[in-house]
Amino acid sequence: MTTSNEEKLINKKISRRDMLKLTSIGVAGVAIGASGLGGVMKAMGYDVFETVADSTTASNKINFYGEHQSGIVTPVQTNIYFASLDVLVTSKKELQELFQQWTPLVVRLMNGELMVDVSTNTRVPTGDTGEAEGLDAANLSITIGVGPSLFDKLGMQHVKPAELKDLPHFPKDQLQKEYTGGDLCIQACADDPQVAFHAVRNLVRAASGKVEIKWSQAGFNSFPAGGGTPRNLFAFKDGTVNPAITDEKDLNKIVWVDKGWLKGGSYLIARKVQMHLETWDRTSLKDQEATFGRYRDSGAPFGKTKEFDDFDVEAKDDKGNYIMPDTSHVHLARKSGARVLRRSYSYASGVMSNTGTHDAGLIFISFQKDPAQFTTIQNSLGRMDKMNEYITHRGSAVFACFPGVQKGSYLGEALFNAL
Ligand SMILES: C=CC1=C(C)c2cc3[nH]c(cc4nc(cc5[nH]c(cc1n2)c(C)c5CCC(=O)O)C(CCC(=O)O)=C4C)c(C)c3C=C
Ligand SMILES: [Fe+2]
Repeated sequence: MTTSNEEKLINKKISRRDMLKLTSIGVAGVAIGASGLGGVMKAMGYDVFETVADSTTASNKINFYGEHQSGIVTPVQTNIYFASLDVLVTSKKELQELFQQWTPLVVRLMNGELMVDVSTNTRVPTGDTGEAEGLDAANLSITIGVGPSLFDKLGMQHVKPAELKDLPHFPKDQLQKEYTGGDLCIQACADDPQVAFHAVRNLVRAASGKVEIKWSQAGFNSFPAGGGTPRNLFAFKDGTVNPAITDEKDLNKIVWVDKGWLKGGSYLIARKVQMHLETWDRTSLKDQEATFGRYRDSGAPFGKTKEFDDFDVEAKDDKGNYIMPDTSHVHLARKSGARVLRRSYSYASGVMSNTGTHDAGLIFISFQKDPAQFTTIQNSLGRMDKMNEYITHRGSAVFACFPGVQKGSYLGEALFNAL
């Protein structure tokens, strides 16, 4: 379809039926054609190659441009909306155009702006779905990553990092394909659940015909007044031992990739872990604490009094027993010797239809320079982890999150330069 035809289509009175055609991925693809869809998007206000700057006046704003993407060492927000997507594009060029299109939109969203400037044309769908109107940027961070399957799908195996592969099967895994894998991910975190959801919804909508959602998960963290470590749904402080987000030396050792096109990026691992709350709630406090090797109320490791007190996993009492049980989650995780940056969120998604129990748990997210760091810890937890009695791993995915973007560039440029 030519541009003038597209303009005619936009300017003519559009019936509700036509509108449905324009907004439906599949139908629009057939009725308008892949290139025509771009024209419709443009008519809705998406200026594909515009450069947008970080706002200097927006309140509660995280910057988009920088050495690293936001949402990795950004202070943890209260909410996440995590989406794993599959691509519908069939060429590298279309994939590149997708990231070029998304880049300014991500900046706008993180500025707390609408996806497009307000349009007075009521005959076409609005460029922004509107539910974030009147809300500020809410410290929105958006992190985009690419999964192993993307490289295979689009014939890009020669630039697929050797580290980017599906995780091995772990002994207690009960993974469901509806929460596993994906070609791309969008991690949107914000201090307002609607701002996070709006970001994913609008990025996916702007990429209509190019991507589809494979699975998604909303999550939350509640911080004590005055700050401090949030508690997970087992009521334990979760996130105590983590590299400091200000410790460049540690982050370079643990989080940031230092070679190839992914330099400055990081590997994101997402695990959807169901927590069997009903079983946990029938367990004595003593057994709950032995599960972690930490006291519930203070968060202190066994044998210590304060949350951040250091401990020695090998320390024994005078009877020769480990002070921190050797089947406890923390003992086994620490003993692995590997470190990752954890950035997890709780979820509660209704009821499991087969058991009538809560469908709730942890969307465990970690960042690391090599997924092997995660695998080492998970293998150490293995069959021994006392927490296994209370959890089931249901979903899993790994993504290579792009390095940060400099103004004038776009998300993933280094990958396309390497092709
Ligand atoms: C393979 C990595 C990990 C998975 C999966 C995991 C799941 C998981 N963890 C908790 C709760 C807690 N984890 C804690 C510590 C901790 N966990 C991991 C790794 C995984 N956890 C590490 C590396 C550590 C730190 C170990 C150390 O060196 O001290 C804690 C203790 C407090 C803290 O440090 O955060 C809790 C509590 C749940 C509920 C869960 C899955 C549902
Ligand atoms: Fe843990």
